[in-house]
Amino acid sequence: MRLRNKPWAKPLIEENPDFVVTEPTKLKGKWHTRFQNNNPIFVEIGMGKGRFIVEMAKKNPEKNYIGLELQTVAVGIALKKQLEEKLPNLQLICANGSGLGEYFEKGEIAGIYLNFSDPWPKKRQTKRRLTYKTFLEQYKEVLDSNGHIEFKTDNQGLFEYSLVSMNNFGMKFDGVWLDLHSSPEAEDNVMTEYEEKFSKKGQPIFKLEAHF
Ligand SMILES: C[S@@+](CC[C@H](N)C(=O)[O-])C[C@H]1O[C@@H](n2cnc3c(N)ncnc32)[C@H](O)[C@@H]1O
Repeated sequence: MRLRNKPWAKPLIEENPDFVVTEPTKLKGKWHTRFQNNNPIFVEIGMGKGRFIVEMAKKNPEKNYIGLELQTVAVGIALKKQLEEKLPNLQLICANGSGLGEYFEKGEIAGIYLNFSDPWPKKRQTKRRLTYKTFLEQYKEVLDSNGHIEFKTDNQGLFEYSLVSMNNFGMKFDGVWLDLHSSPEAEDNVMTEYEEKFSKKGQPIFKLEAHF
């Protein structure tokens, strides 16, 4: 997803350091202090415009949430949502998910969400997929002993690739859904922007939950 430049996004981020972290390495091991509580921390990598992470933070005030996103414009759009809500249990990070191990201490995170991650379909792009083994290595490092990953996508190729990649890594599956919206879990499901767009087109939504 490439978003058109929004000149207001960068200044808005710079004006709101209480909500957006641009140098997450400085908070490694200090995220609970930042939230001023010891509640579990859940991270969405590639949050896009932030609908999912904002809704999750609203729905579960007893949990902390971090939305991480590479694109400044997308972070700016998510920040606008957060500025309307001012949720104390939500922080945003503008950075690349490939540096996760530098942003979080071992075991600092309770869960990771990967929602509608870019599929990078060409073979030479495999290493960019958020379920490639180098990403899994970092997830394993930062997740606590009960930590888990939840992954949703409309892309069957990426879903199948991710099942194989996680299985080869020795991960255990807690649930696999081939049509999430037709399952009982749909009731508690919080939709992302992409999820709404693709499900409206009639595409099934795939989901998996797994742990190391
Ligand atoms: C297809 S969009 C999905 C956005 C949102 N999760 C949703 O479901 O509506 C994928 C997002 O992941 C972001 N992204 C891709 N690779 C990333 C990485 N390595 N680190 C952080 N964000 C990444 C992209 O910039 C894009 O905003």
